[in-house]
Amino acid sequence: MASFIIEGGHELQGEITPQGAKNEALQVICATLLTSEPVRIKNIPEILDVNNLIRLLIDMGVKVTHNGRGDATFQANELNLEFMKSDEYLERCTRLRGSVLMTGPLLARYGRATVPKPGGDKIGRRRLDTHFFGFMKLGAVSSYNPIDSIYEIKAEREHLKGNYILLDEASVTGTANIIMAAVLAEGETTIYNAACEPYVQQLCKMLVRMGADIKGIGSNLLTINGVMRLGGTEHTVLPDMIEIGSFIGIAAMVGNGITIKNVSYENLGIIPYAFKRLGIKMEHRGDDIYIPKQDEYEIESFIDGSFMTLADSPWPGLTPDLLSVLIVVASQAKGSVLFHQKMFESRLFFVDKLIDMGAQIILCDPHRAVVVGHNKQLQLRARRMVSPDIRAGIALLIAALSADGISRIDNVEQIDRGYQEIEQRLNALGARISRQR
Ligand SMILES: CC(=O)N[C@H]1[C@@H](OP(=O)(O)OP(=O)(O)OC[C@H]2O[C@@H](n3ccc(=O)[nH]c3=O)[C@H](O)[C@@H]2O)O[C@H](CO)[C@@H](O)[C@@H]1O
Ligand SMILES: C=C(OP(=O)(O)O)C(=O)O
Repeated sequence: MASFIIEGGHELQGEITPQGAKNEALQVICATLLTSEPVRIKNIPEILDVNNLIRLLIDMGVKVTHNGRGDATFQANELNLEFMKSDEYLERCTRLRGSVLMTGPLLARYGRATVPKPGGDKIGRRRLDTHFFGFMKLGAVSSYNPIDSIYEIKAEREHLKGNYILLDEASVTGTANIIMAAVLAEGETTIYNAACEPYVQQLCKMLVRMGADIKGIGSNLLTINGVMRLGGTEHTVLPDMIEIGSFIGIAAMVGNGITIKNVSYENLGIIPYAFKRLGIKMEHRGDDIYIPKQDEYEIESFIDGSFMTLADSPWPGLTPDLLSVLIVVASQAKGSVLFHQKMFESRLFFVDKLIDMGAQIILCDPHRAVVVGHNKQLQLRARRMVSPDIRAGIALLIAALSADGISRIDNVEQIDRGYQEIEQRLNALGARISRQR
């Protein structure tokens, strides 16, 4: 287990470029299983989850050629499906959430898949019903073994068959999985209440370049006409919007002028607005965001003067993955705000650690926390902490950067799951973070 030792209280300044998006990379890399032809993907983040997924594909027989940093070609022309029965496969799938995204492509192309309960953040119940409901509508049957937590799924006929699918919730990985199954199904599939975030749009655009017929991209109503086969393509992953949000948070808390380069602003949706509601000033320059030093920032109230609430919701609403960062930023704002984490039931527990550092937060219940900002009048205290999940981990790192003294964060592998060489990149801006193994 590795740790970060953070000497807090130093200002950060300069330019930083976001990595490729973790959650898009996991989808598009799995989509390479849909064709026997080469698919080249650029701007792949070199983070633990993505590296683990690529290793899984290699062990399954996918040929992966590295063309340079973050640039690889995948060719799934000879797969060893027996590997799916090995203990090694089962164990390795449980290390990341993204492993579940292999199900749709394997089902579409080979008519079967074995899916151990995937890993990922332990942030509440993370059911897969939406995925399996969709697969069943396309003509697959599934079984679940609760002892080993393994799902088996297979197509009832040689090909899946298109259908009308109304999702019970706009699940991100669920939508991606069903799309990847439907593109090779016979006939028309309609997915209503589909997740429509930029990463799902990117997946659809890549599939269209591979020969798929998908209409409604960017909306919650997708119409897919199945094709017999897909071919190769090239694809570039978007910058990671959660990392961009995390950098905005860092700039607000400890920045002395930070430029976040090439953010793909049109794909950030409501994220900059959420920070602006906390009073953070930023300038949109070309495709960069510049965040000047904030001596203070004041939380807005609603138009009628009532108390600010920030809540997550499916895209184009506010992503749940940024609430932890927004909470830590609010702890140093002027004013108060209620955070409502609607999607996950265990994601707010990390606020205990912020409270221990001196933040004024009332955890009302597992879903809601009220933050009463210090207005930068009271510096957080350095502490020893453990990173419970990726986003709580980065929020604690931001808190530690602003704290008085030396903090230690254990289990930073959680942060490594989603942030590439984070200590080197922040140290280049003036942070003092060292890694201990
Ligand atoms: C690998 C990956 O891409 N992971 C992301 C993906 O996870 P993932 O695809 O696993 O998350 P889902 O979209 O399935 O659902 C997330 C949670 O939100 C709840 N829910 C979802 C939709 C809805 O309309 N109402 C609702 O309450 C679900 O019950 C679940 O508890 O999307 C999540 C939601 O943006 C992000 O936190 C994860 O980072
Ligand atoms: C919850 C997250 O990731 P995962 O779904 O991979 O656990 C996240 O990226 O914030």
